[in-house]
Amino acid sequence: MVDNKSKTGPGPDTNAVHGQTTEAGPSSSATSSQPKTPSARERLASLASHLLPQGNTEFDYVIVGGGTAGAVLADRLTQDKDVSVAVIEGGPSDVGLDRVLDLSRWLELLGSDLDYDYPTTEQPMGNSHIRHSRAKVLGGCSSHNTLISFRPFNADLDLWADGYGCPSWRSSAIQPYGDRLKLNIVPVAPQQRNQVARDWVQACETATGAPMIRDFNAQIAHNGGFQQGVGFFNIAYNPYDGSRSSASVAYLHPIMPHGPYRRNNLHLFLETWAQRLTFDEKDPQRVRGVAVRTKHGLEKTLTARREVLVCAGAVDSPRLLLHSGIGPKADLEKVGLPCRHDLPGVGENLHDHPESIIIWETKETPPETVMSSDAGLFLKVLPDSAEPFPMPSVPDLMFHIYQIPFTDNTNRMGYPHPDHAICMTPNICRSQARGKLSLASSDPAVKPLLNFRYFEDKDSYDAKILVEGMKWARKIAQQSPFKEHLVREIAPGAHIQTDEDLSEYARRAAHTVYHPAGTCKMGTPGRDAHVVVDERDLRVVGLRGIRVVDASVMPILPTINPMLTVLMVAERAADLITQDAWQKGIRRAQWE
Ligand SMILES: Cc1cc2nc3c(=O)[nH]c(=O)nc-3n(C[C@H](O)[C@H](O)[C@H](O)COP(=O)(O)OP(=O)(O)OC[C@H]3O[C@@H](n4cnc5c(N)ncnc54)[C@H](O)[C@@H]3O)c2cc1C
Repeated sequence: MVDNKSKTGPGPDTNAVHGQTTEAGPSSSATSSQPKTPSARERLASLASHLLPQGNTEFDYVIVGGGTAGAVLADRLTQDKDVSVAVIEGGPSDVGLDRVLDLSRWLELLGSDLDYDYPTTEQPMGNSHIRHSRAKVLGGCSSHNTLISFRPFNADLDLWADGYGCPSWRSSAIQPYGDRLKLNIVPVAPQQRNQVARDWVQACETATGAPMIRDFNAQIAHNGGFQQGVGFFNIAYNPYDGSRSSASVAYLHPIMPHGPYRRNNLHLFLETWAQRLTFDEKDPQRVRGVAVRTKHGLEKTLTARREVLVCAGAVDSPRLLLHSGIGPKADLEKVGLPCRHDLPGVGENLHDHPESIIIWETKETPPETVMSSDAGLFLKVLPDSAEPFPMPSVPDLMFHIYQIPFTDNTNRMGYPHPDHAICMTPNICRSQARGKLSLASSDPAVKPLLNFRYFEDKDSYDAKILVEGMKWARKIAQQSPFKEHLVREIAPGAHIQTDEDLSEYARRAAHTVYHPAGTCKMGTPGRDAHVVVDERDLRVVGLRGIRVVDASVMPILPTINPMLTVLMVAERAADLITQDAWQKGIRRAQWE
């Protein structure tokens, strides 16, 4: 049993440090095109600003979470210099943090001081030891992750539209937002493609018949997707120095105090934790602001003249709503929180891309790589009828290949840790398991309970996909010249052969691709009792002055790694919010 209640985790006591702001003060260099080294005076000003400003606590928009989605909104909304935006971010700035900015060091961040590190509850059918890494730093998980960058398939967005009651998210409307993204997204540079991965790609092609794809995103942009394919990933990075092109680097750095295009209307409250939302004194349905706590325990309320935009991610967005009394009434009362707005869907629909692992010892580890997981394979292994919404011509199984030993789960099961290894990690593109996030306590510092119900889906679809994946992995391992790199299969080992045994191993050794989503699901209000935000505008159903914009709004994860989809959701949200403001301006309507 995993202890979920013992640690206070990401709340104020352990995480928020200075309650500092990095406020963009008045500057003469707002339009300079050259980045400049901060002067001693600027460094002093920056230090002095490491306190919450006493006077300035009212802004047009207050964004909770300067992560992947929050960075996009902060940039897009401050393009209008007359609009003021506050960003409340639990972690520190990533500027100058080499361990964050150097993509190859991503593994150092897992479980570090920059990780909220959420455990799961006991998983009777799966692995109860999975830790969900969530980044506590500007840029959020895009400052933490491997930056594998896939646009969503057309079929993924059309499934949101036709299967999940989100007609305004059809691919024809949403794909153009992929062209706007500011990240530097390129296929892995040839000089960083190591020989094991090159031979693996070739082995996959030979063993499975999946065609080699040279640029996955070009294929998606031109053809809407593909059914099978193998190749090196598109990654958001600078191939010349291996540095990240995260949401923070691409959207925030240029407009931050020391960036070339600093914006005085952007106010960053770093290492500051959003405790709960506050409501209008006269109007209980109108969210007014956010009560925050700094690392040093300073408490303040930031007020939004227009709207609060919750971008705290799939774990912390529903968590914040629940601590504000927005959620399933019975659950709130169970932990002693008064229910302000009964919304049964908050925290429901928790899901992920679960994966398993098959490990081979190798003779050596070639050094060339971007971040040790540079290539992938997509296959279609089960009939369309296996899914509730059939997805013809879309893969249902994805593999990453790790060119390093990734043995956290297999060590615990007693398998050895080789010095050199490759790991194939089959994952489920559209998992059918649905879990729930709930509160363990009314104390906002206590980590929430994450019950993914891994492998509890009724037809064992998820386990069947992984069994197929393990079998394909072994066929791939038999192909020359790839097989010449291998010494022996470490896990699960040659004695595990039947579907039953493969399933048992795959579930016990299961891990996550770190893609939790869906906990503030969007949809058509009234059509589904678990809809949390209205698909038309991302507003929280039944409330005013609040929208949710991040991975939590996805009704179902896209087939592929979701970061670009999150960024596209945020780009569209920025359009919705600004259009709404313009219309109000034209009608001279008040922000009630
Ligand atoms: C290790 C890892 C590897 C991954 N690899 C990939 C990959 O290669 N490709 C891919 O597509 N996806 C990948 N993902 C998933 C992807 O990064 C996420 O789905 C996506 O970044 C989520 O964006 P978000 O805006 O929803 O949340 P986040 O980016 O997590 O942003 C949430 C932000 O809110 C802040 N916050 C939360 N609560 C509060 C609060 N109460 N007060 C103040 N601030 C708060 C957090 O500090 C954080 O900065 C990976 C994720 C991880 C963790």
